[in-house]
Parts: sequence; structure tokens; C-alpha cells
Amino acid sequence: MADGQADIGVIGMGTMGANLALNIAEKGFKVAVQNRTPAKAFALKDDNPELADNILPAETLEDFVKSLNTPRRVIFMVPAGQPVDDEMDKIRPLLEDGDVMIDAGNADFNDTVRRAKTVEGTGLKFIGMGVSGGELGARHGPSIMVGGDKDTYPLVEPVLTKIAARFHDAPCVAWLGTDGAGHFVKTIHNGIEYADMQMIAEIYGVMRDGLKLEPAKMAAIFRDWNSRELSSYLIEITAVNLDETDPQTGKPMVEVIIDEAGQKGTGRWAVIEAQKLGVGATTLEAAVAARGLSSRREEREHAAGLYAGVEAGQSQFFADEAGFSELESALVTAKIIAYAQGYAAMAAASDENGWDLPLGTIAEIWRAGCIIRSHFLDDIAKAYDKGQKVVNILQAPDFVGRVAKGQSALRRVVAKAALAGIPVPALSAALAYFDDYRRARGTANLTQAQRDLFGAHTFRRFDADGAVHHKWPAV
Ligand SMILES: NC(=O)C1=CN([C@@H]2O[C@H](COP(=O)(O)OP(=O)(O)OC[C@H]3O[C@@H](n4cnc5c(N)ncnc54)[C@H](OP(=O)(O)O)[C@@H]3O)[C@@H](O)[C@H]2O)C=CC1
Ligand SMILES: O=C(CO)[C@H](O)[C@H](O)COP(=O)(O)O
Repeated sequence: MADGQADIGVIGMGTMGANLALNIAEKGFKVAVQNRTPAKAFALKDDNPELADNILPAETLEDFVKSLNTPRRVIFMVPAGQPVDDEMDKIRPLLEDGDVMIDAGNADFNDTVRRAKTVEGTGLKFIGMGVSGGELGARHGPSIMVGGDKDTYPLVEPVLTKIAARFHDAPCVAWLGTDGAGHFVKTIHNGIEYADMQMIAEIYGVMRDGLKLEPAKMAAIFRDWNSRELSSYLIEITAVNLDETDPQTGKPMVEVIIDEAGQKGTGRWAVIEAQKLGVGATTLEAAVAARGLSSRREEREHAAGLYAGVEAGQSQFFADEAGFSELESALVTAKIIAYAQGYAAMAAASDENGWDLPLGTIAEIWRAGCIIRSHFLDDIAKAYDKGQKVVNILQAPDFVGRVAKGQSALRRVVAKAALAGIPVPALSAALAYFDDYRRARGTANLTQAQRDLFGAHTFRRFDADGAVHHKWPAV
């Protein structure tokens, strides 16, 4: 192997790393590849003869580093946490001033901020970058959310611009802010992804348990929805999931899959950060909690037995055009509210961390390549495009009209589900948030009174400035 041929390197030849490397090679760049199990790096070249000239596998980290031209650009695509620190520690002594380390996996943005600090003043550079789109996105065009020093971005921009997804010919990649900005945005992307998926699953639950529809019929409804406001990758794949037949049993595939959702932690990171920022991302939280409860299957089965005698009300859902349209409208409305929560978390994090996150650009680069890609994101991009500051998506004129129109459908679906005993935690959370958000006179005055009574925490009055304490009757 000749020294210094590769334009960029990828460490980690798993699902994402291998596909990202193939994408890079296909776009005409020479890519060095390395893996904990080195055989996988060599297999990538052997298995892809059409791209072999552009794939430079390395047995050792030393060979890998030698194969890169300078400044060296090294992408890590390994599991979040310790593996990233370990890989960084191993390669750092082999790198030189100006070289760039890029963590392209999912990461807790706090780790990214910490890692960015460790390279400060060393001559090395660090980028934390969220990549979304799963296996196919990595291979043919993901959405890429970049964080790090602005001056470092041009060192990776030519490659990233070529490998990213395109929306109307614009690459779905952008530098979003310093240190952890890219990974924070990816984390919120995943929190929204959880909410989108949970709300779709809840509508599936209504169709299955309230309307007694067969999966094939549900698939047809989701396909229909995919031609309108809900048009998105997740609605599209839901139709595919529901239409699939298990080759072993001949049953619908969804019926042989155990109802326990996995999770790798990114949704949890999103709601933890939203909580820390004092932003109620309650729809995202409901989605994370629902995954947690789903995994306690035996406990749920036992509880089902304990409450077998509890009568839920008669289902008031109807399997007709009007009934399906009500579900569609409820899902659209709850989706707007979930995105409003995710965007509120990003706006708060931007202020907190001094990132100046370009919220409109984020919607733009999410329009293609990523898991939550949808037509709806183009509407969000347009809301931010009008030059005016968007306080909250729920206050953007286009969305005010849509939510005002759709809220009654959401209200009816949540109410009917509650009466029928069909759980819709994310849809309910979205509705509750909306009602709380639009209520001018809330109930925190009572909370303040209680806090002042038991802890002399003080409160503020409408008719005077400053905090006061009241002498409440002794209890
Ligand atoms: N899969 C997806 O849809 C997406 C994943 N991501 C993120 O991308 C990253 C990679 O995910 P993915 O490709 O799916 O994961 P995989 O499990 O498919 O691959 C993991 C890779 O990391 C290597 N690896 C694992 N542990 C270590 C370690 N301790 N030290 C060094 N290398 C290690 C593995 O090497 P070996 O071959 O030796 O086991 C393998 O090459 C993660 O951060 C993930 O969250 C982001 C977006 C989408
Ligand atoms: O980042 C992703 C998509 O955007 C990954 O697919 C991630 O693994 C999804 O999260 P989880 O595994 O928790 O469902």
C-alpha cells in the first residue's frame, strides 16, 4: 500500500461504517478502512470489486494512518461511549498537527463537548457529527449534522457534501455549531424519531384493537396517508411492515414479532437533555417510556390477568372513510406538536450552549436521507425561511391553522381510546401539552402557594413587583 493515498479513513466496519465507506468510495474518493476485526476491512474491498480501487484496507492502525493523505481525516463509526474514547486514545499518538478526528456515530453530546475539550490546544481537531439514514442512508446518502470548530468544517465539507442525501439538489449536510451541536441535533432527531414511531404504533393499536382491522388493510390505509400530509419515510415503511407475510407461518409478519421494543439510548438522551433545559418534550418522553414498558412483557402479561375483569368501554372508533380520516388528522396534529417540542429543546440548547443553531437549516437537512424525512419537514423549513423568528412551531402561522383544524380529531381519538382502554400515551401527551401550551391562565399559582406554605419559597403577585412570602395559616 502506498503512503498517503487516501482522502479520508473510516474506523469501524459495522452496518454504518462499511456503508459509509462504500458511499465515499463510490463518490470518487479513496477511503482507508480499518476495523477491530481487520478481516472485515479486507472483505469490504473483496466484496465490492467495482469500488476496489478506491478502498484501502489496513491491518493495523499504523498502516491505516500511513495510508491517509494530510491533513488526515479519520471517521470513527463505532458504538457510542467507551469505544469512541478507546479508538481516539489509540490513534492520537499516530496523528499530527492539523489532523481531524470525526466521531460519526451517535453520541451523548456531553461526551462530544468533553472530547472537543481534550483536543483543544493539541494541534489536532475534532468533529462530532450525527449521521442519519440507517444502512441504506449511509450507503446512498445520509443526512449529516456537523458540530465542531467552524474552521475545521472545510476540511471535511467536500467529502460530506458529495456523500450526503440531496433534496432538490441541495446536499443534506450542514455545520450547525461548535463542539456538541451536531450530536445534540442528532439526539433530538432520534427523540422525534421515537415519538413519530410511537404515535404510528398507537394508531396501529387503535386499528388492531379498536377497529379489528387486518394488517393488510392497515397497510393500504398507511399507503393512502403517505400520499398526503403525512407523506414520510416512516409512514412508507409502516405500510411495508404491515403488508409483509411471515414465510414460516404464512401469518402477517407483525403478528409473529414479539411486542418488546429495543433501544440504544438516543431517545433517552433526548428527553434527559430536554428535562435539563426545562423544556417539556412530553411526547418524546411518552415514546421512550412506552419502549421501556414494552420490554417488561411478563409483568404486563401478569397485570393483564389481574385486571381481566375491568371493563373498558365500547370502542367508538369506526372503520369507514370518516373514521380513517379522523385518525389521519389526529396523527398529523400530534406530529406537529411533537416536532414543536423537539424544536423547543433545540432552541433552548442553542441559547444554553451559545450555538446559535440554524433551526431552519436543520429542517432543510432533515428533508432527505434521515429516518424522519418527510414532506412535513419542508413545511417547517419554510416556516423558518420567512425571515421572522419562530418562537415555537405552535406559533408559526401555517401550523397555527393546521393545529387549530386538526385538534378536534386528536381530541376525539384520545378520548375514544381512553374510553375503550386502548393506550395512546404519546398522542395523549401531545394533546395535553397543546392544551397546557395554549392556556393563558395556568394553575401554577396554586403550586406556588403550596411551595410558599410548606417551604417559604415565595411567589410573585400580579399587582406588585418582586417576590413575596405570605403568612399562611398554620397547618
Ligand atoms: N445502525 C443504524 O441504523 C445507525 C447507527 N448509528 C450509530 O453508528 C454507530 C455504529 O453503529 P452500527 O454500524 O450500527 O454498529 P455495528 O454494531 O453494526 O458495528 C459496530 C462496529 O464498531 C466496532 N466496534 C464495536 N465495539 C468496539 C470497540 N469496543 N472498539 C472498537 N471497535 C468496536 C465493530 O467491530 P467488530 O467488527 O470487530 O465487531 C463494528 O465494526 C453507533 O454509534 C450507532 O449508534 C447511527 C445512525 C444509524
Ligand atoms: O440513529 C439511528 C437512526 O436515526 C439508529 O438506527 C438508532 O439505533 C435508532 O435508535 P434505537 O436503536 O434506540 O431505536
